[in-house]
Parts: sequence; structure tokens; C-alpha cells
Amino acid sequence: MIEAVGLTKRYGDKTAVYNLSFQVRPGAVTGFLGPNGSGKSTTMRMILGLDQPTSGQVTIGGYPYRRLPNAPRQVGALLDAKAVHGGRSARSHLLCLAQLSGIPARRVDEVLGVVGLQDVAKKRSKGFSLGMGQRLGIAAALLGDPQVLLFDEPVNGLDPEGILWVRNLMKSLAAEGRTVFVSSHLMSEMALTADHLIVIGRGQLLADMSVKDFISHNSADFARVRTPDTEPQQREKLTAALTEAGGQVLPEQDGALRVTGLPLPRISDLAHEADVRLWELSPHQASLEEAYMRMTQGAVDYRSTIDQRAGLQQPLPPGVTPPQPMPVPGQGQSGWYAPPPPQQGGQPFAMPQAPAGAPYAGGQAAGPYAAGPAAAPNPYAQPPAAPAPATPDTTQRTSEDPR
Ligand SMILES: Nc1ncnc2c1ncn2[C@@H]1O[C@H](COP(=O)(O)OP(=O)(O)OP(=O)(O)O)[C@@H](O)[C@H]1O
Repeated sequence: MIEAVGLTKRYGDKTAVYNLSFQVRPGAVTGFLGPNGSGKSTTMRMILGLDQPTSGQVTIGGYPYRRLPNAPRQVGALLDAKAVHGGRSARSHLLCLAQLSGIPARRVDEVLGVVGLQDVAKKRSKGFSLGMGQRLGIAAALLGDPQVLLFDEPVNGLDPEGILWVRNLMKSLAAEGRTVFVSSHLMSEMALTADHLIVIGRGQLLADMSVKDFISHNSADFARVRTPDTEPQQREKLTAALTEAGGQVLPEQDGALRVTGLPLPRISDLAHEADVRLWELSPHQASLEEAYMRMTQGAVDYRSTIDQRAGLQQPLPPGVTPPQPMPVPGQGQSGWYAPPPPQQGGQPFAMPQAPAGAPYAGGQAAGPYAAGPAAAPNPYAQPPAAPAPATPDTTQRTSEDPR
């Protein structure tokens, strides 16, 4: 298990990671997500003893990496696939690493086979494609047959077949009881690969929960309802009936209606009562990508002037009053990066409650590792933010064995 407690890293004035606490457990693939520059690589480097924390600590199986007995046999990592001597063949590169760690040479051929590089094993790695380089990096990570594996963007540059292979590899490593910690920007891939997610923004923990919980806590289910295209008055009639019954109705671009606040059977009954025929009534749940975009929209440092996220915010239909945001504890205070608050109140990020006595309270400001009076000042402290413009967002935004 990997455990970070109050992990902080500053580079001069720049705080890359701040007061980060989390656990990465064995037997699961844990995805590590965050916008560009949010501190993922810095965190991984600290886990691997390549960077010293400014404060806090991170351990693997209870030890900081540098004090871990026989570390290369216990921990394997892919951080930078390009960190290879290009003049060496794939096989000699792995042989060098194996010799340094006392790993037998036959293991080199084994891992070359596992990553599918056996046929190019004697070729110089400087001629390798991006994907071949990634495979070589993964081979190096697997060399010591470690119980703990860290992969920074492992599918970078891989073709669809390679991506599928990495996905299955991660899953099978976790199924063998290993600890697998993997960062990626490919949300669709993460949704298929990871069991659990740790999400950071500007160096701080935003979420620590299962993929399923993450999606359901950061998106609202809604119903897509469609009336006959040829009869616009039916659509108007249904909109009025649903709104009167307390639903929120937004037009979709293709002419359907997006309805929140009413269960599907109720929508069906209301349509029946209003004598409106339906061509579609379907449940919809957001993708991991949508949920991630909603959660991290306040923690993005680098954003195009043509902001793709505008698509997540739909215009209100005429006559519909935007829901008033509920006051959320902590908003506007230091360290607050949450997207707009849930409309029904509650916590911005619903973190699993840690059992009583658990060492880490899932990112909430509680427990022995919370930022208490003794903690360093939050470098991201902001003056209270001006109230966010009310948006017609219909979703509820909510915010967790030693080897
Ligand atoms: N050696 C360093 N010196 C100064 N600043 C650094 C150093 N390493 C990282 N940083 C800064 O720390 C912040 C976090 O960087 P990091 O590379 O950890 O982010 P990341 O989440 O891995 O980003 P990406 O998704 O783009 O790879 C960035 O602002 C980065 O510029």
C-alpha cells in the first residue's frame, strides 16, 4: 500500500503539491487524475524518492522509498519512457537495470515477451516509436516482479491495440493483488481501467473514491425525453406539465428535452395525463469525462481561449428561473477549488466517510492529518470569490496491506 500524509512540495515560490493525504490499496487499479500541472508527476516522484517532500511524508508498505528493503523488487515504475540510453538495445537496457537490482537475466526475456518487444529486443531504442518506448518503459517497471506499480501516462502514444493491452495488463496486475497506481488524461480509458480514483487540482485532493461514486457524485442523472418532431406543440405542452410538476426542463440540441428532478415513471405518467406521445424516454448518466470536467473546472491552470467546457453549461429555456446556489461551507475560503455547489445542499465532494479511528478522513478537514493550526499556510489561499454567475446547470455537484 502507498500512503501519503500531508504531502507538500514547494519549488521555490511554486507549490506543486499541498497537504496531500491518500492511500493506494492493493488489489485495485487506482487512477490518478488532475489537470495539467496539478502535481501528479511531482507526487509520483516523491513516492519514488526522486524528490524530497518539503513536508509530510509518503510511504510504501510503511517505508519511505529510500528506506525500502530491496526497493527495485518491490516497486516498479514508468515515469518517463524517454529516459533510456538510445544507443542501447531494448534488451541491453533491461539487462543493465536487472544487473543493478540483482535480477536474473532470464527475467529480461520474460518481460520483453510480456510487452511484445521480443522481436525488436536487439534493436537500438533510439529508433523506437513512442508506443514501443512506452512498452519498453513498462517492461522496466515489471522487471523486478514488484507488488507495487506506478505508471505515469502509460498509454501515451499507444495505438488502440496497445491501449487495450495496457488496460488488461493493469487489471491483471491488480487482480494478482498488486497495488497499481496509474495517471492518465484519457478519461474514457480510466473509466474502463480504474476501480478507484484519486483526483487532485492545484496540488490538493479533490476526490478519493470509486469510479462509480465519482461519476454519480459529480453528475446528476437526467432523463432524455422526446416528443414527435412533427408536433412542436406537444413538446411545449409536455415542458409546461413537467415544469409545473417540479421538474427542470432544458432543450437538447437535437430537439429532445433534458429533464431533471423527476423520476422516469413520473415523467411517463405526466406525459400520459397531458395526452402527449413520447418517442423517447431514456435515463442518462454522465461519463467519467463529464464528471471529471465538472469537478476540475475550478482547478484548471491552462485553458484554451476557445473553452470546450462551455458545452457543459446549457442555456436556460425561456421563462425558467436559474436555481439559486446553496451556500456551501468552505466556498471562497482558502483551498476551495470546487465547481459550483450542489443545488440541494450537502458537501461539494461527497467523500466516503472513514471509519472511526481511521488515520485519514478522506480529504475532509478532519482527523489527525487535517490542516490544523500547525499546518503551513495554504499557498493557494484566495480572497473570498465573487459569487459565481448562476448557470443553468441541472446537475448536482458533489464532492477516498503493507507489502
Ligand atoms: N523541478 C521543478 N521546478 C519547478 N517547478 C516544478 C518542478 N517540477 C514541477 N514543477 C511545477 O509543479 C507543478 C506541478 O507539476 P507536475 O509535473 O507535477 O504536474 P502534472 O500534474 O504531472 O502535470 P501534467 O499533467 O501536465 O504532466 C507545475 O506547475 C510545474 O511547473
